[in-house]
Amino acid sequence: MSLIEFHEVTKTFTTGKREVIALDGIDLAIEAGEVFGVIGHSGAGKSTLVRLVNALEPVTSGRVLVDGADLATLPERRLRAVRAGIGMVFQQFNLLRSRTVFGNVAYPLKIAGWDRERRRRRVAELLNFVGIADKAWTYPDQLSGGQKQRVGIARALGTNPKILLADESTSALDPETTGEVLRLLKRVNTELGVTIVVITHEMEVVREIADRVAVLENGRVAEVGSVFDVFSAPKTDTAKRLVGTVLREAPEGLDLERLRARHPGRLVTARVHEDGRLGAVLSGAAGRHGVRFEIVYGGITTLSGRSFGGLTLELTGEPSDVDALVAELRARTEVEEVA
Ligand SMILES: Nc1ncnc2c1ncn2[C@@H]1O[C@H](COP(=O)(O)OP(=O)(O)OP(=O)(O)O)[C@@H](O)[C@H]1O
Repeated sequence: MSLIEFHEVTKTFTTGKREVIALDGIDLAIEAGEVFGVIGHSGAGKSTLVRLVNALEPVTSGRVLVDGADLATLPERRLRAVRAGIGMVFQQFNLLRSRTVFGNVAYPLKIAGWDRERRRRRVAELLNFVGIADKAWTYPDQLSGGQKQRVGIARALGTNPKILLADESTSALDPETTGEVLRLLKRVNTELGVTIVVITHEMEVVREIADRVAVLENGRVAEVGSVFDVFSAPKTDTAKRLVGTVLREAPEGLDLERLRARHPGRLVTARVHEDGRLGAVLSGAAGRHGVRFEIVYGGITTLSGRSFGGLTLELTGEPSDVDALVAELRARTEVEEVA
């Protein structure tokens, strides 16, 4: 049994005479302890998917199970218990302006009936964990975006939820602050064991913290798999368009024209893999075949701790020697001619 399961879930909204199919037959399983990313273009159904997990919306058909319980069949009392086990973090932080940081984090605990002393201890613990203990008596308006989101995360963790739903939780932040908040979310996952579902249109977010990812397109799951597999070898056009922005492996358009103008030799793009040892193979083989090479485009990054990327090389030498070198490279990795 997975922690969150979608079985043939459909969700439609009717506004006037128009019917919008927001989710169209979703099958998905999210495991306890993982960080699961959901990506897709605007309107793909990401937010709707999240709203079904904490039963803010009912399904139109199909079943959503959280910890084995079918949300549609639960009586209100048990539904409240399921919701209490799910924290939410929002893009716009949704803090109460009239309350201090302490007051914001304490608020859900008060609603849950915790007494004053227990609230005080828990809030102190949470503010320490997210690194803003010194801001306890500050009001949200005096905080930076990153600090506000730390408060949002502390508030969401108050009652020790098993699941944290983060809907565009870093989309209002600059890149540096995004990194800090992502590292905090990762700690929430690894140190507290909270399962996190991250909804985002920012591929970097998924690349940095998710273990697995689902690509949504028009309310359907276009692709699902480990972040490494989906990002390094996307199968569907939607996934290719989305993750292609993370690392441009091969030159295109104007970049390509400019490269061509400067580099008359044969251009090939070689994929970099964890175990391909491209650099070592290239320098050894080029020497043996008497071919000169220059790296003219590309980049290497890591995905889930594994190297991945592509390098475009200009190869110059006798055509038969260059052929022999390319053949040797092909035995180790994928090599494409640059048109
Ligand atoms: N309450 C609602 N009433 C009517 N239509 C809705 C409602 N909520 C969502 N929709 C529609 O359902 C579809 C999916 O919306 P959803 O917000 O889930 O997409 P999204 O992937 O989260 O998009 P975004 O990234 O823009 O937030 C869209 O066509 C949207 O207009």
